Amino acid sequence: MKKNVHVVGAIIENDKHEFFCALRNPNMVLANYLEFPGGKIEDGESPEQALTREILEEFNCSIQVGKKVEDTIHEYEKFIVRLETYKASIIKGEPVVLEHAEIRWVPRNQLLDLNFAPADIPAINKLLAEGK
Ligand SMILES: Nc1nc2c([nH]c(=O)n2[C@H]2C[C@H](O)[C@@H](COP(=O)(O)OP(=O)(O)OP(=O)(O)O)O2)c(=O)[nH]1
Repeated sequence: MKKNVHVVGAIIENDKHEFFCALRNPNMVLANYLEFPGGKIEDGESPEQALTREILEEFNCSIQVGKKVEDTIHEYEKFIVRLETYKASIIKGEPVVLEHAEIRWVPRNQLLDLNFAPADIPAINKLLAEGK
């Protein structure tokens, strides 16, 4: 049976209307895909707590979590992910690359052209619809 993972991702927009995207490392699962920063929810955590912890651990900055954007289940070849995405804003610090290959700030109209993890596409479609 495929493993299930429950993951949260932050949708962070800067004042130039670009979105915070992180490029996964070649040695990570889903190597070289872009993703919204975040990670797995641990036992006993709320999605908001998990997201705040992950962004601090992986990018050394503090966020405030806002409204939920999307809640999707996507079946990959080896596992099934439930990805919940939330709007968020950085309230302390500047993101630093600690575990990813790089950080990119991407304008809304370029999101769909990039190599995003397939589970993220419904959230991206919501962002595109919002921008119309
Ligand atoms: N963070 C994040 N993960 C995503 C997205 N889309 C997507 O399919 N995923 C997948 C990639 C991974 O298989 C999984 C997240 O796991 P991870 O390994 O990055 O999370 P983690 O930081 O908790 O990792 P670990 O401690 O278990 O190593 O969800 C997304 O937008 N953001």
